[in-house]
Amino acid sequence: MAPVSAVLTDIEGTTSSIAFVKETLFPFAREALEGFLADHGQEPEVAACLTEARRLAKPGEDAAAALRRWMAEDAKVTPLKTLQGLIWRQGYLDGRIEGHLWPDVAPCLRAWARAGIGLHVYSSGSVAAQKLIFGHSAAGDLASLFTGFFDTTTGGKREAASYGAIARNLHLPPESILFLSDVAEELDAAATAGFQTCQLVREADGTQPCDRHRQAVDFPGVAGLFGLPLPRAAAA
Ligand SMILES: CSCCC(=O)C(=O)COP(=O)(O)O
Ligand SMILES: [Mg+2]
Repeated sequence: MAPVSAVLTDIEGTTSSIAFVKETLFPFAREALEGFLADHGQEPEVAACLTEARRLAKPGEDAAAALRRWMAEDAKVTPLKTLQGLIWRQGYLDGRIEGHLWPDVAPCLRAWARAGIGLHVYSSGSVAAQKLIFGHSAAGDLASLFTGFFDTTTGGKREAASYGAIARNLHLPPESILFLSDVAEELDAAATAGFQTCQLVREADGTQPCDRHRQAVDFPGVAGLFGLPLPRAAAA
């Protein structure tokens, strides 16, 4: 097993609970959508999302209807993910939303960063949304621990080509990167691209364990399996 020089992590189900995403973030965006489009629909970034939503919509479906349908389907469609990030921004800034992280995550991320392990995110949530959840997390502002942020504009998380593109972007051999996720199909795609993989099996999220990949119940468990440093208190 090659030494791990970088960690690429998923968010929902890995660093953060599925319940937070499905019961806080998604409803927040769903309830604010119409008002947000009415207030900001003319702004270039929002208008570009609406144009792309119209292009991807079903025949006869307008952009708002397509966005509502994708929300109901939890479809990882780029214009929806971009708009959700823009809507959540106000909630994070005025304190209505605080990014959930499992308590084991921040101490390990800090220990790994201190040891020179590169930290990167790959989530279906937009890059802006990734920076918000880590920048306004329950454990403080962790966004600066990460250098790489990748979303659906790099490709789908179940496609091996996406992980190849990420390794090239990071200028790292795939086998030196450890990908963390709760979803077996994402881990399969990363392994096909040559990444090391570990499934986070979070009891509270009801993760379905997959024996094609090594498994850990939390980030210290990941550290133990892959020779990464533990936070000082846990290491003592
Ligand atoms: C950036 S937090 C919101 C996550 C999100 O929108 C989502 O669709 C979950 O995607 P993930 O790839 O983190 O499982
Ligand atoms: Mg996930």
